Amino acid sequence: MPQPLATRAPAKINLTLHVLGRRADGYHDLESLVVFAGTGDDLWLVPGDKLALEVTGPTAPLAGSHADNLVMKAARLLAERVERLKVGTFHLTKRLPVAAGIGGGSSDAAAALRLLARLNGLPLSHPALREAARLTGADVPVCLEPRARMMRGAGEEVGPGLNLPRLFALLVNPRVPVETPTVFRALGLQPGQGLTAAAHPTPEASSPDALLAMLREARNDLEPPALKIQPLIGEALSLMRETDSCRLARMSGSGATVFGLYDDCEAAAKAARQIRHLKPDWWVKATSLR
Ligand SMILES: C[C@](O)(CO)[C@H](O)COP(=O)(O)OP(=O)(O)OC[C@H]1O[C@@H](n2ccc(N)nc2=O)[C@H](O)[C@@H]1O
Ligand SMILES: Nc1ncnc2c1ncn2[C@@H]1O[C@H](COP(=O)(O)OP(=O)(O)OP(=O)(O)O)[C@@H](O)[C@H]1O
Repeated sequence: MPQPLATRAPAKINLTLHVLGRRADGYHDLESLVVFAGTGDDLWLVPGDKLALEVTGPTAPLAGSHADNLVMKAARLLAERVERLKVGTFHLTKRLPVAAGIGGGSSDAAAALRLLARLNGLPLSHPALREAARLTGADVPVCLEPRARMMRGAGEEVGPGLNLPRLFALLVNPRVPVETPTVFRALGLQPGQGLTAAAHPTPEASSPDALLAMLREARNDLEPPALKIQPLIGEALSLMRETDSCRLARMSGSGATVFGLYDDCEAAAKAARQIRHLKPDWWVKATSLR
């Protein structure tokens, strides 16, 4: 039996997300500070002759059919670009909420590409890998090497890794799916229409307080349209802002997951208890971000 290869697919959090306009191809130009959580899905690859996928875990039933799974899409796109690519059976343990603004499917797809790169001795900078990532979805390139970075364009421009201070966070999802295209559409921009918004502040790495001050100058432009589509996001934000010593609460990506930032892991864990008590059915996770 060949040795399985394993990797974590961490949740992606957009600490900021500025929409600069809508391109002629319909996609939106973004500027986003992206970080990754200590929580996520797990992916294994057992080398074998055929490409296959098994999905287990608490949110597996919500992740759609195997044929449409982004793990398979990414693997197929890579196999089309690399001759005699060694493949196998992926085993995905799905824990993250689905259609939640934390890039679950994108991070799984990027994890699949990392495992295939390892199995085939390909560097992560290999053009076929980069292209497979980009064609799988807008969030996949930034998830390929999961660490804090600025993401630009429609997601295809990924900046250098940033050494940000570790943040202590609470992630809350009211367990309602929110579809990304619906939220972008609700911005109401026409193809080719630009926005004249304030420039994105430069990510600040000198201390947690400096980073928080920078984050407060920025925003998530998808939050207002998402709140109209799914009012539970507003309720999640309000509950989070009422938890003891919450420093900042904001939505990630296109929602519905919201994150709160705290001074230490005890404060984040206490806030998790407060929200779980009020909303026992919601997904509530204290974690760190970097
Ligand atoms: C909102 C974010 O999660 C922020 O990181 C991403 O921009 C979305 O990334 P994603 O879910 O991987 O997006 P995709 O699956 O590639 O695209 C889904 C749909 O979202 C819209 N979309 C996505 C990315 C982007 N920059 N502009 C868009 O308008 C398009 O309608 C697209 O058809
Ligand atoms: N491995 C996967 N995990 C979750 N969803 C998947 C996966 N593969 C395909 N999907 C499909 O992708 C859609 C988006 O799910 P996902 O959890 O990636 O959204 P998201 O968290 O909003 O992502 P993003 O933040 O990148 O917009 C779902 O409708 C789901 O059926």
